[in-house]
Order: sequence, then structure tokens, then C-alpha cells
Amino acid sequence: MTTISAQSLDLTFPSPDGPVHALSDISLDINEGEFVSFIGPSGCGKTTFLRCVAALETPTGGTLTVNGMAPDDARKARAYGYVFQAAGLYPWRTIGRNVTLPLEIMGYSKADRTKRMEDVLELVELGNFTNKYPWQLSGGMQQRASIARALAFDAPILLMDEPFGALDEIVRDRLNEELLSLWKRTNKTTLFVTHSIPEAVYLSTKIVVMSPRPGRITDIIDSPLPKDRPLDIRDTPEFLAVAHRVREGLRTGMEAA
Ligand SMILES: Nc1ncnc2c1ncn2[C@@H]1O[C@H](COP(=O)(O)OP(=O)(O)OP(=O)(O)O)[C@@H](O)[C@H]1O
Repeated sequence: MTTISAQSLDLTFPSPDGPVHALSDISLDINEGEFVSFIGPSGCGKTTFLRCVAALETPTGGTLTVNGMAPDDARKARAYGYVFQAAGLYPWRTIGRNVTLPLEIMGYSKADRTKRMEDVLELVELGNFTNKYPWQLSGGMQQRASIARALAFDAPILLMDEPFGALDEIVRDRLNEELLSLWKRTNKTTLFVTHSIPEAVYLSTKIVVMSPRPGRITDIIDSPLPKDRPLDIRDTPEFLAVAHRVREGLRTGMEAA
């Protein structure tokens, strides 16, 4: 089933210096349960596309449906959880109470909030940190807590905007493995923005390569890699071939710009 469908999507921002053409002719279908990475140079519109899906921006052309609905209706139906580049946890609330905050706002009962919070913190292996404060956790653990917060209301779609961009490579490797395992267990349709070719290839079932502004799609790669991916899959010829194709797509986009 198609979860997200964009047809000829276009978005131009008005700005005091003249219009900024951020997205041009984006056509893309994302099926239920896929893990789709968006990769492209800075400013090519990756975040803007995610924000359109989340109904935080309104496209100026084309059509977009999320779970078969207009994005604004999907937002009201709580179709997605959003994970940002910075974990964005409230320092004065414990990890547990950070996770329950959106549930409080949505009006879940206390018993339901506590149960969901415990379940998702267990899922990201932070079950023992419920009563700690964000500053007592490492950067990687804080990012896991923010993923738990996005999972707490069990939305079918997970939007992730460079969640591991600020972390060192070793922590990032571990979180990539954990995210893959989480995705396999939860089967969420995941949209993931990254600047890292290995990260995109390691995680994704589909990789969308974008060109510099106005952001267009230069390639859509359906990954031939199996669902089970130990980290050392990154040394296999199959992995390197996909990484090569991503690099070629990025180069083509740069040359056309
Ligand atoms: N509200 C806005 N008004 C005007 N221009 C905007 C607005 N939001 C984004 N832009 C511009 O649209 C373009 C796309 O931005 P976007 O943040 O989507 O890029 P990105 O690919 O996510 O970049 P990065 O990889 O650096 O995060 C950029 O040139 C940005 O400056």
C-alpha cells in the first residue's frame, strides 16, 4: 500500500530577496513499511519535503497525500512522529516525563501514558533511565529518547531529520544498527534525511538522491541489500555498488545545477 505519494510537487518560498524555489517536480511513491533516505547537498529541500509531509509547509504546486489523506488531515489524525536533528528534550523534565509530554497534550490517561512511555523507552533500551534528566545522558542516548518520544503515540510514519548528524561516527554506527533493528520490529514507514552516503545505504530500502536548489530528484534507488544487515555489510561489493550509484546521482545533480 502506498503511504506517501507526491506527484509533481513544487514549492516556492516568498522572501524579501525574491522567490526561493526549494522543490521542483518531486514525484515519489513510498510504500507502507519502507525506510526511505533523502540525500543531497545542503539547501536542496530535504527538510522542506519532510515538512510538507508533516503539513508544516504547503506546496505551491502538485499533489501530496499522506496515508491516503491531505497532509493536514494526516497531521490531525496523528499519522507521524517527528525526530529532529537536536534531541530537543526539556531539561527540567525527566526522560520519562519528556516522553509523556506529547501524550499529556493529546489527552491520554495517566495509566496509558505511563504504559506507553515504559514500552517505548524499553524499545530504545533506555528502560533504566526513566527518572534521569537529559543532562545525565550522552548525546546518543538523548537522541534515542527523542526517538522514543516520537514513537510514543504509535503513529504509522516516522519522520527523521538528520537525527544523528551531530554525533561521532562510533556512536552513529551503533545508533544506525539500533534504528534498523527498531524499524524491523515496528515496521514504521520511515523517512530519514542524511548527508552520509554510508548511513543512507546501510539503513534504507529506498534512497532518494536530490540535486542542489531547486531540489529535484536525480535518482531513486531501490536497495538490493537484504533486510538483515550486520554493520560489516558495508564492506561487500553489493553495498559499495549502491554507494557508488548514490555518489553518481549526487555528481549528476551538481553538474546539472
Ligand atoms: N521559510 C523559508 N523562507 C524562505 N526560504 C526558505 C524557507 N525555508 C527554507 N528555505 C530555503 O529553501 C531551501 C531548502 O531548505 P531545506 O532546509 O529544505 O534544505 P535541506 O536540504 O534540508 O538543507 P540542509 O541539508 O542544510 O539541512 C534553502 O535554500 C532554504 O534557505
